[in-house]
Amino acid sequence: MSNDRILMKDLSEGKELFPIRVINNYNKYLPGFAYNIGNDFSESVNDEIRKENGGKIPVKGCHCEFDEKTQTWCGPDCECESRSAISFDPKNRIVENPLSYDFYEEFYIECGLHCYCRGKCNRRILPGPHALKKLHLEYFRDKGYGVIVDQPVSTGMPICEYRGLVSIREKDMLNPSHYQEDLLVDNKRIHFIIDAAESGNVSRFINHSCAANLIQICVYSSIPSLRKIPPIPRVALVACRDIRPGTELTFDYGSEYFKDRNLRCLCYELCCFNPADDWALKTKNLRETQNQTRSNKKFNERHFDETKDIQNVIELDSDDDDDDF
Ligand SMILES: C[S@@+](CC[C@H](N)C(=O)[O-])C[C@H]1O[C@@H](n2cnc3c(N)ncnc32)[C@H](O)[C@@H]1O
Repeated sequence: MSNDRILMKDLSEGKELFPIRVINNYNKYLPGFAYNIGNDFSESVNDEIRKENGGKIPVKGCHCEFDEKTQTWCGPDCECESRSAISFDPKNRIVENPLSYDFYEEFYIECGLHCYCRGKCNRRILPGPHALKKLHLEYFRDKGYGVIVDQPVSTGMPICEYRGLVSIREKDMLNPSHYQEDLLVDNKRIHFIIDAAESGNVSRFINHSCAANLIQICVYSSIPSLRKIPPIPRVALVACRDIRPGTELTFDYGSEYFKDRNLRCLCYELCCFNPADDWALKTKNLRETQNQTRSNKKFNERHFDETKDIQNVIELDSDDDDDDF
């Protein structure tokens, strides 16, 4: 029986498929924010859409027909697939070379209801309105809350979407929030922000690491067209390593994050780019890291059925997820 102090049985208060426990063995601090399984849109985003598109959100999909021979929808010629920077196979959950994907330059286009396939091809990377199956929040003395995964996750698995208030960044915006994702899209013409300070989901608690186990993928639910503003980007968090239960989930906030907020990074990885003063004392050694990677892979191979469960949640979600732009 664990002695962990549970401050909340479910952070999402029933909004996610599975409860997210909040564990804090140090104090009684509870985060104040609205748990939201969708995105909110600021006036700046609505204005931009109104200005350029007469109030309509532009959506353009693929023209793939069902292939009777292979019993599949979208193949390599799918327009959504061929305009995407990475390939995602919904069955094998493979994102090719996940570590070489550039979040600030590249994107992935999901198929959806506006495509001929109506999204039946399952080329989906955003895990619907619900988060991954087994997660909990845990308080760390130095970094505040973080997210721990309670089941095995294999490389390429989408975990959750970074949700929050979507707006367009003003040029001279000061004091960026600690929960802000920056997306520079359409050749850096538009600078979108997703800010989870006031409302968001479990992903707002995922801490940074310079050797992260998740990558962010910029996802469009429509093919961008040259004349109109780009589709509003969304952010999928996808595993870029095999992850064992009990591990903290992390992604790379980008080199500007710590500089802009005058913070030091406390990941204590060998490759840390903004190390704290006690880095040399606490840093992880290379052999430890390599052994960990190998043992995670072996562990996940032994527990493959459990890792598959996560994909089932994604497929179940995508049946009723049509917030489609
Ligand atoms: C998006 S929030 C993550 C959740 C946060 N720990 C909480 O309790 O709400 C980002 C903030 O967490 C802390 N943080 C996350 N990763 C960190 C790291 N590697 N080093 C130091 N602080 C970190 C910083 O205060 C940062 O501004």
